Amino acid sequence: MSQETLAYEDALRIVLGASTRLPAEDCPTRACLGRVLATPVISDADLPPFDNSAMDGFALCGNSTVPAGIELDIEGEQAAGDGIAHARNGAWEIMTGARLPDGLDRVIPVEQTERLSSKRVRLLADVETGQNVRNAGSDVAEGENVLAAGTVLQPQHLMLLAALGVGNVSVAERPRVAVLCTGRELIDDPAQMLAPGQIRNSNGPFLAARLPLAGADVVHVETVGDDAAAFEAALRRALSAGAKVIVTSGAVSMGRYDFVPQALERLGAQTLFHKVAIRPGKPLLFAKLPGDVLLFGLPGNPIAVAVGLRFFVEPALRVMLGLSQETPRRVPLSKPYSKKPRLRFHLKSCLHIDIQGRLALEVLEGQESYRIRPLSDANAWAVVPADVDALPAGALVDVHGVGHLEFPLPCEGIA
Ligand SMILES: Nc1nc2c(c(=O)[nH]1)N[C@H]1C(S)=C(S)[C@@H](COP(=O)(O)OP(=O)(O)OC[C@H]3O[C@@H](n4cnc5c(N)ncnc54)[C@H](O)[C@@H]3O)O[C@H]1N2
Ligand code: MOO
Repeated sequence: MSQETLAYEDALRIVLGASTRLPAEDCPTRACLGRVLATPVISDADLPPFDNSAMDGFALCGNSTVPAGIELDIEGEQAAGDGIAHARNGAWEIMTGARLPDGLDRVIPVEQTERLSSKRVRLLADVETGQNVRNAGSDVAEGENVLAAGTVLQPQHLMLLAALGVGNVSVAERPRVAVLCTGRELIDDPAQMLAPGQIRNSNGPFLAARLPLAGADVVHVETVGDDAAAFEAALRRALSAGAKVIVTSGAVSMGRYDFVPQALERLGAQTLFHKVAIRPGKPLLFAKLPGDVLLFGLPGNPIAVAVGLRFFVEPALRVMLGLSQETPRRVPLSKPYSKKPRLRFHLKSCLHIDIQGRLALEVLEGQESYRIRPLSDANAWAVVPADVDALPAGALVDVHGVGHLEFPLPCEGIA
């Protein structure tokens, strides 16, 4: 194990090197929301599947412009859902979405016509070839690569898959993750009164809520006191639940009850690093348990937990899900910012659109790692590297979304 405090970049390299891509599995399309595509989807159909009308009106044909004033016989009627029809020379009354009768190549909207009788219509406007026709394959052509591997499936992708009749997709398995919170001060039950010295467990619910948004399957959640034996027993339960990643909170710092490092040693774990040059979350520990299970020992302060999840656990999940690493966006600071050198800072921040319509990043007040209120106001993380100590207003900073699969929607209306 590395004894000295590691630079973030070196620690991340170790995490990424210890993470392996998970196999793919088949998933019914109706259940694949939020999953990551393991193989691309190639369309085996045209969309639309046939030439059809974009308007309620009359379908007709011609060699060039069909001029206003012309009168035509009405040969038939074609509604959405009707099958193949063969046209001769006249006009067909047609509805939006109806298959174009063979031989016809344009549609005039009903409001640009005058019905002379049940069998005769006059055109009130010129009609060009292809006008108001939605051609087969004009949206998606058969054989087209419509969704790339690595796409995180959203409702708009499900719309496309449904339209193409794709019933199953190949997706990355979801990493199985367990959450263990340590601390005898922690109370889980909101109905329980707090005794002096006790606090409510907020890291556990945060991790259990955020991990599924990060693509993981939370298989076990448990709170244990400051007792190494109870922690070891909880770890074993997490492993029997099939966890491949274990995220713990607390007990990794310098205190008398910070037992996680020793407990891991007893379990035969290999600690790959302990302490990273970051704020918050410096005492973060990363270990590998027998069976290649990854353990992230996140320092207990709530913002250290949020940063550990976002900047260590999530990059590992990306490898497991077959996603490439993120590139931060660069956004100008709305105000000057200064910090201590030598540590990389992760800052609760708000991405705004100013009144000129420009993006700007505000570093929120209250960056201490016990303050959870500003995190609930934040819609982004800003990262200031270890070697930078002061940035003027307007300087570009690296911005990350609150989760690796979510980029912030900027707030409105900030001057
Ligand atoms: N002498 C030193 N003391 C501390 C150092 C240090 O370098 N030298 N580092 C500080 C830093 S930075 C952090 S971060 C914390 C990390 O400590 P631990 O990982 O050992 O965490 P705990 O002591 O168990 O808890 C810290 C803090 O967080 C609260 N906590 C813990 N779990 C939860 C939870 N599930 N929900 C809400 N809040 C939680 C806990 O009550 C403590 O207040 O160490 C510093 N000390
Ligand atoms: O890392 Mo600690 O969270 O700075 O307080």
